[in-house]
Amino acid sequence: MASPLPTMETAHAAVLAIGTANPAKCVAQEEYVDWYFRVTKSDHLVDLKAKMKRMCDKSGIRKRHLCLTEDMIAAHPELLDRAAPSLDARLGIARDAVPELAMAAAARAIAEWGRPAADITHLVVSTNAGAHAPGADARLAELLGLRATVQRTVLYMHGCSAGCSALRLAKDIAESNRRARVLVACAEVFLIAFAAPDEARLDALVAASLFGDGAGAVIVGTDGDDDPGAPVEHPPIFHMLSASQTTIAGTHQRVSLQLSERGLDYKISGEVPALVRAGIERCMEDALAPLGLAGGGGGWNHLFWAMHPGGRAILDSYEAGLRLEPGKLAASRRVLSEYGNMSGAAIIFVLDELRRRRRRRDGGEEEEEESDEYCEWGAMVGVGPGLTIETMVLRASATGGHVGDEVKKSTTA
Ligand SMILES: CC(=O)CC(=O)SCCNC(=O)CCNC(=O)[C@H](O)C(C)(C)COP(=O)(O)OP(=O)(O)OC[C@H]1O[C@@H](n2cnc3c(N)ncnc32)[C@H](O)[C@@H]1OP(=O)(O)O
Repeated sequence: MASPLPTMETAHAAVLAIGTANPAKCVAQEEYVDWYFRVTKSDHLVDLKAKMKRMCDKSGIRKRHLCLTEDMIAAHPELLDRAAPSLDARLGIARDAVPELAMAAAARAIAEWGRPAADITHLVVSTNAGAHAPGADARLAELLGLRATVQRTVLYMHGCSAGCSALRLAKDIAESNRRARVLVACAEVFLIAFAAPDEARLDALVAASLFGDGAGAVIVGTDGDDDPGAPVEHPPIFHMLSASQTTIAGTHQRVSLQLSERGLDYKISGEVPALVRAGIERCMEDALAPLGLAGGGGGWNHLFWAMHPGGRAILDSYEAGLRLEPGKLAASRRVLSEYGNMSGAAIIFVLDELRRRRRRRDGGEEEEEESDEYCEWGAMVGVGPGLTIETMVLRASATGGHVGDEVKKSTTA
């Protein structure tokens, strides 16, 4: 290691609690292609269906949850017709679905946090399924009974890196506002982009093969000097050391999102896995070298990794580009397997999965093959439109944010 590890003298923001939620409807991957072609009335596209089956077979996804129902499609046939305007219908469904899903995740995060919802000072909401004002942030604040003075920010259309962007923003807010407690809620519903399969749009078929719905919520605050008067709350789970964003030059058309009267159009180039593989090490060098945590010739196995599960090929690219040992991305692969790519929300599921594995280890229930993921230092990574790579250096708390059911007094900076 090039220089000493950073000290924790500065009051860094920390993840204090995590909650996740998914819609009740769950589709197994082996049934998904049949379901998708049936509900979109596309069974006659035999070759395209076979291609999607090949994509799904190699996706590493076991099942996914979806808000979209056949009743919704029956009520809005324009969702299947690329020639018909459907944005109003999509936004109309998302107007309720996004805040409700976000609320389910946020309620779990707040319950774990242990303080009343009224103690939340800031709210950051991200979704790719919204173009409303007042939007999902205002509705979520209402549903949770947050104070009228809560400072709200909504991030629309940050793609798959939306969760990382929201956490970066929450870190900045927490570190510059004494006693701030920031609720981050990321909720995604693929119905904003759902469309019938089209031979001319194979990247849309890739998106339909991978995406699922879910919401993740996190409470962020700083953990500073002891203050006997501070409210009791859940101890830090991950300290947030530094955050960075890099746009890879010349890649701005490789992943893009376009809102039109047909809904949200994802463009995902087949070059994305190779671009990620080529660019990730330099990006991590830049993020980690200032903290003395850079890798070197032996790779990056001295860290734990919270990678956004954008697709199996993306996770393979991270693994190859950083020369990671098998098992280092087990948390991301599990989230991909159980939920698909939940776009911005997925990274919060990965943080939750990582801390769950650490708890099991602390409780004596060793994971089968993944003992090396219990490093103290790690990084969160997400790729979004741009091509933009968001990173955050994390330090897992010594207790994994869990000392039995104990809570401790945690103060702000
Ligand atoms: C939205 C955001 O902001 C950020 C994001 O996260 S974007 C989403 C990021 N995800 C991706 O880029 C997709 C990652 N891709 C994958 O995980 C894999 O390619 C996959 C699971 C889709 C397929 O697995 P694979 O190992 O590549 O299998 P492979 O046999 O090569 O491909 C299967 C078929 O899919 C096709 N395919 C794969 N990627 C494709 C792409 N991007 N566009 C069109 N077709 C594609 C292949 O051509 C192949 O077709 P045939 O069987 O007819 O030859």
